[in-house]
Amino acid sequence: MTATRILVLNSGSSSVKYQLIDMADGSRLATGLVERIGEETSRVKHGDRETSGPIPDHEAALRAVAEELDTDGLGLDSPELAAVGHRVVHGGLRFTAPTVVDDEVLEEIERLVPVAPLHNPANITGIRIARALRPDLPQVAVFDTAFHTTMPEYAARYAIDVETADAHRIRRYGFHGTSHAYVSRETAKLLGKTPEEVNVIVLHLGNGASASAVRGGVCVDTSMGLTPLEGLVMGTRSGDIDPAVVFHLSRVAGMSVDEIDELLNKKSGMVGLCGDNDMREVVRRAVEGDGAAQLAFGVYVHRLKKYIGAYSAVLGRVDAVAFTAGVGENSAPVREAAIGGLEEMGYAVDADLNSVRSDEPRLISPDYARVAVAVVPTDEELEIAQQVYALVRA
Ligand SMILES: Nc1ncnc2c1ncn2[C@@H]1O[C@H](COP(=O)(O)OP(=O)(O)O)[C@@H](O)[C@H]1O
Ligand SMILES: CC(=O)OP(=O)(O)O
Ligand SMILES: [Mg+2]
Repeated sequence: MTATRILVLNSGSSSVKYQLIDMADGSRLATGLVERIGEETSRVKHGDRETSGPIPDHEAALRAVAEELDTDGLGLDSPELAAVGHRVVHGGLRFTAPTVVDDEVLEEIERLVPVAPLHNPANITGIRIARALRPDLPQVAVFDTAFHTTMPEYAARYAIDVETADAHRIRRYGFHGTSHAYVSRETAKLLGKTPEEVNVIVLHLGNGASASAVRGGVCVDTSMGLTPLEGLVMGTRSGDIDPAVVFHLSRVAGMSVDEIDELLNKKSGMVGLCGDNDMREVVRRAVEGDGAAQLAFGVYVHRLKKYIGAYSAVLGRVDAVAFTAGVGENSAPVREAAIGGLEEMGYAVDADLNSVRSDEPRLISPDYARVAVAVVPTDEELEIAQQVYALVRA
């Protein structure tokens, strides 16, 4: 029997998404999600089965995933399993392609924890647990940063002293690369073109959020930087701020570096502005006239618009802008507000098309618009599975 199944673990800062995919026919044998890890009521959703209860950390979450798979006879001991694919958020300068994890690779991923403190530890836990359960199986890391390694040096560099930057590997890496790669290709497909023929702005708007400019299938700029903190306004992260805010908080407010880190990563963004990080809740409150929610929505959309403008300039010619991830795929008000007012630049959204709910890639711009506006569901797990399968089969 040839092993054709890939288990994909996508560990986020507070969730684990997973899929078991049979690459022989593309069938999804299991799909699930553990969310609100570390909160009082975590939720495990495995296909149609749903349970809730406390899941204190990623280790417990991954053990719950293994149990769910076991219950269905699809556990890690299955001989049909070819490999486990792990989303790893930060790959630094070294990892530009999917990589089989050995002790030395794991050490390097660990060394990158300071630049992805919310993510790499969870990814490492996933690798450790899967490896302990099936030591003989290839564990393959697929890096969020990989797709962005094509950025030109002038987009990747910060304008700070070169020696200092180089000594500490300070540069813009970019994240969500698996999603930006997948969605930019799917957008080309939706337009009936090859990736090489089109320039696309991808807006990955989940809990973490980032934009990218993709020219002919190649990433030329992205909004996240050294860490996943830069750029767009996110659920709990500030995105772009004047770096002097940090000095000010230290010198004038007397905060420690760790406190400032926590403030900007976990208590800012939509949560900081209005107390809610779920866009559904923010929009509901804003519609009811809640001032804080209206302001938070305004700040979120204003930042998004600025990046659409910036990447229109970077690309020169834009064929499509694609909305993806939790907010991008589901929030018609965000899409409408972000594109509204950009008609002179060739962007427009058709209200009826925008209000359609669907899991399929689709256009939401009117025929006359010069630039296609699209909603393209991301599929990081499928993209990871394909990259992993290509590697282990080779
Ligand atoms: N129906 C919806 N309408 C608006 N926003 C939604 C909807 N469903 C999910 N979201 C938003 O998507 C976010 C999660 O997106 P997701 O891509 O799953 O994020 P992550 O992978 O970072 O956990 C939620 O926090 C919420 O703000
Ligand atoms: C890199 C990043 O921000 O990932 P996520 O959106 O899963 O938190
Ligand atoms: Mg995500």
